[in-house]
Amino acid sequence: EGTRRRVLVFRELPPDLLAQLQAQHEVTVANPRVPEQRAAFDAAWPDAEALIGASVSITEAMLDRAPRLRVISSISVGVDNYPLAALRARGIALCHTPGVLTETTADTVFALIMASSRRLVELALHVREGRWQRNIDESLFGRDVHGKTLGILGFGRIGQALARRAALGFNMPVLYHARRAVDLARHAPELQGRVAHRPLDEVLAASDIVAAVLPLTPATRGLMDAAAFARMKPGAIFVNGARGAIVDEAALLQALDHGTLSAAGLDVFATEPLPQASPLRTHPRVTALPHIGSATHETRYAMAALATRNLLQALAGETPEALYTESSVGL
Ligand SMILES: O=C(O)C(=O)[C@@H](O)[C@H](O)[C@H](O)CO
Repeated sequence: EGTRRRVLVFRELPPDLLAQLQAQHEVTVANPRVPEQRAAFDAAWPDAEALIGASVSITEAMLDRAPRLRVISSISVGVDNYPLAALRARGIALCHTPGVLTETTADTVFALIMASSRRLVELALHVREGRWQRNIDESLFGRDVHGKTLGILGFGRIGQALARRAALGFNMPVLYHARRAVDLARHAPELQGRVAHRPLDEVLAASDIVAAVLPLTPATRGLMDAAAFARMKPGAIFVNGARGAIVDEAALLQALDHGTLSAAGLDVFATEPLPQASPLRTHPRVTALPHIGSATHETRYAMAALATRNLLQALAGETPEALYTESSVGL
């Protein structure tokens, strides 16, 4: 019987996983984004030895108020909600959930490519709102996806899974931008000869569709700015399945209204939930989704299960299955 540690769960867990934690540790469940639970979160915070959850930005100032904190287990692959340098300085372990959401997130991004190219949401509303009175004409036509050149920003697990869908399923030439070329023979032999590593400018200029699936870091913040959009092909489509802060949203709107883009598919935004007043919410050529990248029953359970294992392993003094290290993020 190990030492019972104080665990703060800041996002709801499936009951069976919560029970696993409660069997071994003192568990408080409190989501600070739920107003009624805020006080309980603040009360539990100072004594917390371990955290498990997602979608809450943890700051260095908060760490100063949690002197006993030893491990954070994030129910996400992205770690941009955490002050990495401050965690390292305090020897606080950070775990995340890579791999288990790769295929689901690639599905979501490809769905956004399809929806924004073929105007699926707009045309589904056309029918639902009773406006389908006669055969549609070219004013409602979309653009083909098969055979078009896809530019992928970020070529880690999710980027490679997206490339498989595009190159093998839709006969799309794929170009990718990443910090370094991927050893395809080792990591993705099925993509050899079908994808090519290119500088960002070339990917932007040569692609009919550009999809962002890279982590938010100081190097990628604001990557898609006015200059980047201006380099894209006239009529191109931009899809973001990564993080909102990678995009300058004002520049994106400009590119949609006065520039190169014919449409955009967005699952992530600078502010989430997307503010009601945001022009991106109602823009006729934007397909906007509420950050559903990994939001399936199967994958969210798998993420919570991996995060629970990570936490129990860390608190037992073992090496967690998915400890976050600089090299664990995609390329
Ligand atoms: O894993 C990630 O990085 C995601 O973006 C999603 O899968 C998470 O659900 C989201 O981060 C939870 O807030």
